[in-house]
Amino acid sequence: MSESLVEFRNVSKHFDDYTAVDNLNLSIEQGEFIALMGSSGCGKTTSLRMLAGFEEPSEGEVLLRGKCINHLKSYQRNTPLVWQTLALFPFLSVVENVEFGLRMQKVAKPERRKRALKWLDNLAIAEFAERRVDQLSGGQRQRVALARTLVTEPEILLLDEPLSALDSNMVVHMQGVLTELQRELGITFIYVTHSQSEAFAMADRVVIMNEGRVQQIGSPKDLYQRPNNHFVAGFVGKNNILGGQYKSEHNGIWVLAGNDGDYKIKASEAEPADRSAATDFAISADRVFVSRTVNSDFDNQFLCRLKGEEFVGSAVVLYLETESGEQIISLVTQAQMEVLGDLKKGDYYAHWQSDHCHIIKP
Ligand SMILES: Nc1ncnc2c1ncn2[C@@H]1O[C@H](COP(=O)(O)OP(=O)(O)OP(=O)(O)O)[C@@H](O)[C@H]1O
Repeated sequence: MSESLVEFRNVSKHFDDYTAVDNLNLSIEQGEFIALMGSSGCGKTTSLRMLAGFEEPSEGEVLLRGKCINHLKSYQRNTPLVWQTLALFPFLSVVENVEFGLRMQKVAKPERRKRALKWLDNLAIAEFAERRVDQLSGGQRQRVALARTLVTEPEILLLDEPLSALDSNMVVHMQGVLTELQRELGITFIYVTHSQSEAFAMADRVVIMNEGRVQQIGSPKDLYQRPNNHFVAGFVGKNNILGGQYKSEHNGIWVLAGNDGDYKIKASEAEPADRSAATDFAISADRVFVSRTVNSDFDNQFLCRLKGEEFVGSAVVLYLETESGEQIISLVTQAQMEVLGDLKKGDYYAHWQSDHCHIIKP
């Protein structure tokens, strides 16, 4: 088996009696774009710092091309690992800041100026080339810092919330720029963010962490369609989590006794070993449809009442309640809303297909 570029093998990090990272196992391949995602304090930055050599693991091994680098200092890892930092030299101009890494690599002046200007152009900040960095906004500085790192074309780039100071339009622009660059240059990106939209828009694989532990690793599509536990189902997208007691199986469809009647779900590879225990499943809000009448095309349908609506751009989130008081959310487009009419009047049905339900671990 070929070895991974980077591997965390049973890595934990304790600060006194607090466990910041708990038994992290992750292999990263050459050229991958990996995002570590999770809420504040879940151990993302600590994991990145262990890879960069700023923290030593308490247990386990960090490997670079199969060799343990636990005891290598950060400066000994600097090639090929580069940590993107926001710190810029205030006494240098923007272009001089971007040239700095190349100067350290002894690249001749005309060549380094040419490369620096190209990166300023790539990041849409060429017009500020001669300005001092203290004359820039926070977002402009963040782009200079990125240009300064990318100009050296490192093999592995470690990025910790690199777009956090940008406004939402610029974040979308920069996501496009970063993904394109990453594919073009084949740099391995390890990217820390708490933002689901950033992680899902750019990464090949996303590592979802909570309280120091990996919850799930997968492509954005996998995580979205097949969350494997309650935490991921609650964290990614908009999921309904429902459950019931196993009753029977017919042609790969399980019947669960729920509070409002039977749920039908497609049994998947994630089938729990114990059928006698209650089974929970996730159904994404955009797979829950709403109509005035029963629709026999769907194998799950429940009578509902509207409890609230939330407008999110061109879509509407409907907060529904079944007869037993079960909460269900449905994401519908404005166009579908127009067909449905005034939902405050009368009853209607929420329905979904068994094969869009995904069993989640207890
Ligand atoms: N040097 C340290 N000493 C003690 N505790 C630490 C230290 N560094 C981090 N921690 C703790 O470890 C936990 C994980 O921190 P980490 O910075 O990895 O989180 P994070 O997921 O990157 O969060 P954020 O998104 O807020 O940056 C936090 O509870 C933090 O307070």
